Amino acid sequence: MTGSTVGSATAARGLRWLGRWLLRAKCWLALLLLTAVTVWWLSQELILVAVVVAVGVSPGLVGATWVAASPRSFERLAAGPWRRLRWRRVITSRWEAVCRDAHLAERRRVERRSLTGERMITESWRCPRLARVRTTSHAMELIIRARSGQTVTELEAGAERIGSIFDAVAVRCWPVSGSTVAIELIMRDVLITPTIGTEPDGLVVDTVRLGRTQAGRDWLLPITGRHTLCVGASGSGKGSVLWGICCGLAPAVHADLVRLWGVDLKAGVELATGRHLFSAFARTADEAVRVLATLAEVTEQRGQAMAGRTRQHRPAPSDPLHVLVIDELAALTAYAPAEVKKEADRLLARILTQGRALGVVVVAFVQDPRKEIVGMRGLFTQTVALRLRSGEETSMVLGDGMAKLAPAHRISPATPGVGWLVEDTGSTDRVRADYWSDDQIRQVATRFRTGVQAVLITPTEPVDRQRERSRRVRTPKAGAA
Ligand SMILES: Nc1ncnc2c1ncn2[C@@H]1O[C@H](COP(=O)(O)OP(=O)(O)OP(=O)(O)O)[C@@H](O)[C@H]1O
Repeated sequence: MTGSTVGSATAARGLRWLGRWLLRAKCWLALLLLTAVTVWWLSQELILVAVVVAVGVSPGLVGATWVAASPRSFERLAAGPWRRLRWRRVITSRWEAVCRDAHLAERRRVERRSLTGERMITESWRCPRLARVRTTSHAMELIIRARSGQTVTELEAGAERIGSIFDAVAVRCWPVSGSTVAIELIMRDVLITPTIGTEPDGLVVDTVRLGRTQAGRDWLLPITGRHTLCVGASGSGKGSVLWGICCGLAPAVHADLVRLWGVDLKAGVELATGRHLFSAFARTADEAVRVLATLAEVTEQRGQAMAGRTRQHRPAPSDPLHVLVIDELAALTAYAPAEVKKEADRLLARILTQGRALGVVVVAFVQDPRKEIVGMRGLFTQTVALRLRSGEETSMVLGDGMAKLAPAHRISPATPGVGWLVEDTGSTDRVRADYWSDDQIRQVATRFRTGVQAVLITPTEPVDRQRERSRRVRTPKAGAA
């Protein structure tokens, strides 16, 4: 960008803000006009009127200059705190009206007798208690305690109505106790702006930071003890999730606390960029079966070693967490030759059923979640739904009834990396993964390259022999005919 382009963009930003400020500050401007007219009428001094006008418009001019020069500091120090104060004031001052509109309040009619013996009926509203309001730069969290006789389910039912009253972008709700819920109103969509992945600066094994949640918090994905399935249509940004995991684990890979095993049957195009992070890497179906067979063997041996000693593997150098990363799972489980598919299904099912506690986990990516494509979908213990093609697909990936609560099929194609997940509490959250460029992936892979290359075993019955066998089985049939 040239200097003049940057200059005009900065000026335009300041002017846009000034325009919005003038529109919002109508009362202030009317007061200013009245004061200026009064000063002119009393003093007939133009200079005094000019001073009054200058003082009156100075907040706008200062704000516009600040926004133009440093939008981030303006947001952090002025706009953000002001907005949060306004949200807090509005919700606390209008709480009773909000409860009534959200059908959470109950009307109570009390009959009394006046001193003269007259019958009087007074009406009052019983509302759930707003126990706490917490605000962040993008969201507002309300802790609400049910009124006597009200259930948590009733409070949850009102969450969406409260969201619509405050024009929230999204609403999340989860129970905090038997009578209290937390409602999170997402007031500004932070996920519209993409963010870039950052080189990991610490050694993590259990969870990796993949990006941001819709409330602007870190999106942390548990890795240990989970098998993860990430589903998304072509171009939905599965690569960001994949590299967020691999690059996030990279320091642990370098320390041999984690070993990555890669399967990429799209000729290795995706995983080859970070090849140095992987202890084993399969580009063909036969290689993939060997990787799976070796990992199944690792699972078997670890199971024997752990039996009677511990029930949960704890990663240690040279006794690492094994993470099998499969890009486009369907290439292995649906589109591979029949005998490869059968063997891969068998081995993968073994790893998925036995591996979790033994420190062998799977992270798989797929475009199509249908059962005939990913038969072992139910064996994955956590799922991430990026942009999907239909409500049925959302239900397949996130669970029945989730198409309404976590509409992954409504994610815009213009926001790759955005997805929905269901948390352990059962509440849903919208997230966006950071984007990883090829150069960044190469840098991380070179800096944290693994020092271990796995020696792959051949499955008990090699795939080639299986093919031969299936050919031999078919031959007499043909001859008989
Ligand atoms: N987190 C992100 N933020 C912004 N843009 C992204 C993000 N992730 C991906 N993109 C953009 O979307 C494009 C497609 O992403 P990606 O290749 O990861 O999709 P995919 O789901 O793996 O698709 P396919 O299944 O066809 O390989 C990328 O080239 C990039 O330009």
